[in-house]
Parts: sequence; structure tokens; C-alpha cells
Amino acid sequence: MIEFQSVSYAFGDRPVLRDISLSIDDGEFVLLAGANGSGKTTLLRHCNGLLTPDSGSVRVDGTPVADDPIAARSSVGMVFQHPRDQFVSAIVGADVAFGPENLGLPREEIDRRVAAALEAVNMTGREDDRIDALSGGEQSRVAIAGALAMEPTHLVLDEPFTGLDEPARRSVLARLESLSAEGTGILLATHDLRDVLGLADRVIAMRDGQVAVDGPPADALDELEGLEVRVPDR
Ligand SMILES: Nc1ncnc2c1ncn2[C@@H]1O[C@H](COP(=O)(O)OP(=O)(O)OP(=O)(O)O)[C@@H](O)[C@H]1O
Repeated sequence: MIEFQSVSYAFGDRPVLRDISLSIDDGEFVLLAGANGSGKTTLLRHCNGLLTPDSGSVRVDGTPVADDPIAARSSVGMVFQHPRDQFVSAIVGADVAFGPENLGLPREEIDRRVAAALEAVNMTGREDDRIDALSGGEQSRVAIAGALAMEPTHLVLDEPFTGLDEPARRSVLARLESLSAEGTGILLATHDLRDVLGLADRVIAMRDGQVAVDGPPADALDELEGLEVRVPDR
């Protein structure tokens, strides 16, 4: 479980998160919506200690992130908006294998995870490709594969579908759905709820650093008006 307790955070004198309290259960599939600048990325970056609250606390599986950021980083997989900053290797297979290798897993388990993660993003057989020769969408897919290969307890994704083509998007969505069914908590920030709403257990929408909407998709839809979120036609 990821728990935010009265979390506030400011960049300089600009408050960006204001007294956020919420928890994401294991296996829960949660969409995080809200206008540009409403605080979604800032909230996500608190989940594994990349940012530390000015007040309040964030706990992962009961342990305050501030007490054990390394544990939080291995339990919470993150996929960021700008994957270029996320790569540690020049080659696809080596990059995706990096996290599992750091966990000290046996070679065959690493190979299994890399193959499964690349399959989930429709990049089977691309292990030897150079990352700098990939398109932006392909790089995003490698970044997602890197997080999947860690098989984290929680997965946090910031606009993961930007630049992905339709088959890749469908494949990633299917993988997220099965991970959620297997018990992985998923927190996915998006402006566009159209494809993902059917998979979600819950929608949280932010406005000016606060939680404006929090509920099951069917209830949340009515409340999203005015929050600059694209919703399915009804
Ligand atoms: N490094 C930073 N330094 C100063 N201000 C920042 C920084 N990062 C974000 N902010 C400000 O914090 C506010 C919230 O930003 P955040 O990126 O969390 O919003 P968001 O909801 O993820 O937006 P988007 O939908 O555009 O990704 C914005 O006003 C932004 O300008």
C-alpha cells in the first residue's frame, strides 16, 4: 500500500501539493487526472522519495519513504514522462536488464523478465538495438519495459502512453490490467481517460494541488467537468 498522510509540498513559495491524504491498495488500479500544473507529477515523485514532503508523510507498505528510500525505490516502479533521462545503458536489452541485475537475480530469471517486459511493450527481439537510434515512442516503450522488469509491488506511471502507437498502447494496457489482477498497485497519471477508464478501480482528480475527485469511475465521471480531463463519450 502507498499512503499519503497530510502531504504538503511547495516549489519555493508556490504550494503545489496541499494537505493530500490518500492511499493506494495493493492490486488497486488508480487513474490520476487533472489539468496541467495541478500537481500530478509532483505527487507521483513523492511515491519513491524523489521528492520529500515539506509536511506530512508518505509510506510504502507501512514504512515511511523518508526512513528507507532504497526500499521504496525497489517496491515502487516509476515510468516518467521523459524517458531519455531514465536510461542507464546504450542498448535495449542491457537497459531493461539493469534493474533485475541489481537485485542480484539469477541469469535465467533476468532473461525471463527482460523477455516478458519487452513482449509487454511489443518489442520482442529488439534486445540488441541501440536506444539512441530508437524513435521517441520506442524509447518510451523501453522505459516502460525497464519498470516492468523490476516486477515491483507498485507501479507509478506518468502519461505512459504519450507517443505510443496503437498496438503498443493496447499491449501495455493489457499488461497493466493483468499486473493489477495479480496484485500490483497501479497509479497512472493521464489527461485522457477514454481507454483506461474501463480498467480502473478508481479515479483521483487533482485541482490546484488538492484532491478534487476520488471515487469509482462511474461516480467520478460526473464530477470531472471543468478539470480539463478527456472523458469517454456518453
Ligand atoms: N522543478 C520545479 N520547480 C519549480 N516549479 C515546479 C517544478 N516542477 C513543477 N513545478 C510547478 O509545480 C506545479 C505542478 O507541476 P506538476 O508537474 O506536478 O503538474 P502536473 O499536474 O503533472 O502537470 P502536467 O499535466 O502538465 O504534467 C506547476 O505549476 C509547475 O510549474
